[in-house]
Amino acid sequence: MQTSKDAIYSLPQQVSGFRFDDSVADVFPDMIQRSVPGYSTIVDAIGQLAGRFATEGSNIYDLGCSLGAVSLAAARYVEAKACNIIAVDNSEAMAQRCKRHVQGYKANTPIEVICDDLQNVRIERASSVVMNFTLQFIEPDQRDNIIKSIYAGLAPGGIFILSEKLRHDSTQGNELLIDLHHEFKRRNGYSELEISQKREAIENVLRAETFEAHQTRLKNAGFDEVILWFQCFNFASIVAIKN
Ligand SMILES: C[S@@+](CC[C@H](N)C(=O)[O-])C[C@H]1O[C@@H](n2cnc3c(N)ncnc32)[C@H](O)[C@@H]1O
Ligand SMILES: O=C(O)C(=O)C[C@]1(C(=O)O)C=C[C@@H](O)C=C1
Repeated sequence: MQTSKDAIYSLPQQVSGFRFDDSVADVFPDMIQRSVPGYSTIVDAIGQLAGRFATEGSNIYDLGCSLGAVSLAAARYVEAKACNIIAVDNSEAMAQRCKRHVQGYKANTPIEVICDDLQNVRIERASSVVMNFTLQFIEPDQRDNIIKSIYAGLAPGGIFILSEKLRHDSTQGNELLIDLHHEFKRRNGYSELEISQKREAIENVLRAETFEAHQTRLKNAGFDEVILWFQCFNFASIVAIKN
């Protein structure tokens, strides 16, 4: 895929709330790579997990798929027969580009791209459901119901992979992790202005919770195992298993 450099916050501006619009979709691969520590490692490992847990005839859901990185990783690893990958995003800008992006990809497992709110998509016969940095953008009071319907739609033995930016439960710990993340962004070429304007843009849009809050929600929904399999600074990925 052609990737342009993210310079959205490089000039001083009246910062408005972050949206997944055309300007973000155009630079998204560069933005997420330079903003999320371990992004490529996480995406590839999610593909491996989807492959490992896939069963014949099952569905794999990529909720908040953006340009389809997770769906494409899953398609590379899934060997079970007659599986379907369902990629969902409610941003027109993302879903349109995602459709074009997956079209050229020839794999045994087809990828269907749906432009809709993920809450309108019924989860059924799922071996894996993935939310890779998506739940954090959804209203906190809607999160319990989303996780419950994912649990209900997973087949026994299925997994839910949840990657999120985390808030640490102490002020000191939280500030340290935020500082380390900002240093990561600086090292990836973002200026102080870009870092502070982006922080302002996502402030009321990305509502991070603690690991404990996610763990409690997953356990309450019925998941038997909740495993933190990746963390770098304030970015983490969890795999929850339904036995
Ligand atoms: C940080 S991006 C996800 C990155 C992507 N999963 C990846 O691995 O490259 C978050 C995505 O979630 C989508 N999103 C946010 N709320 C959504 C909702 N309610 N329904 C569907 N998609 C949603 C956004 O449009 C955006 O593309
Ligand atoms: O850029 C940041 O500071 C972030 O929090 C990273 C983050 C994310 O976690 O989704 C925020 C918005 C963009 O989608 C890309 C990355």
